[in-house]
Amino acid sequence: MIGRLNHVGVATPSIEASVAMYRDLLGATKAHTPFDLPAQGVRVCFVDLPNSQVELIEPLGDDSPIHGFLAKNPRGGQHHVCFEVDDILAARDALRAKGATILGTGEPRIGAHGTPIIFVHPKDMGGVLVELMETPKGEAH
Ligand SMILES: CC[C@H](C(=O)O)C(=O)SCCNC(=O)CCNC(=O)[C@H](O)C(C)(C)COP(=O)(O)OP(=O)(O)OC[C@H]1O[C@@H](n2cnc3c(N)ncnc32)[C@H](O)[C@@H]1OP(=O)(O)O
Ligand SMILES: [Co+2]
Repeated sequence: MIGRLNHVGVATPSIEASVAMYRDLLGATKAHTPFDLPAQGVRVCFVDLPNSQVELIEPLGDDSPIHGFLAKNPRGGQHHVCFEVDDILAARDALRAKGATILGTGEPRIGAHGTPIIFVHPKDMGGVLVELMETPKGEAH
């Protein structure tokens, strides 16, 4: 089931400040243009790495799912990890069959890369919020 690490999600109060920090401290110069995902309650900015990405996420709207996280971690922090899977529905059903809780309605939603995603509750993943993302067609790894 589990595929590539697609990205590490980092919640931040300021994408602009975080892009500068990754650039100035770590030399991460390939930051994409930030964009809003209103349906997911976040503003997103991908920073390219040689073998993956950092996904910087800022709250968007009053109902953003990361308000609670930033209230506990005002300077931001590592929020989730995203792994790719070939078939998001098969992955969801397999996880449910093993007793894991899929967040929200359990129906995949379209994520920041334009493909279906789900989230597994941290309580089922050793305290780590895990996002699963269906590998974009034609990109099987
Ligand atoms: C989708 C666009 C983009 C993409 O890649 O495509 C993104 O990844 S956007 C990412 C933002 N969206 C989400 O995170 C959606 C799924 N997340 C949620 O539904 C919530 O954040 C949830 C349920 C994980 C936590 O909600 P909330 O913080 O409001 O609830 P609690 O404070 O009650 O937390 C419950 C329990 O979970 C622990 N927790 C919360 N956040 C995290 C986290 N990021 N990593 C690990 N654990 C987390 C929290 O400590 C509580 O634990 P407990 O032992 O009960 O105290
Ligand atoms: Co993500």
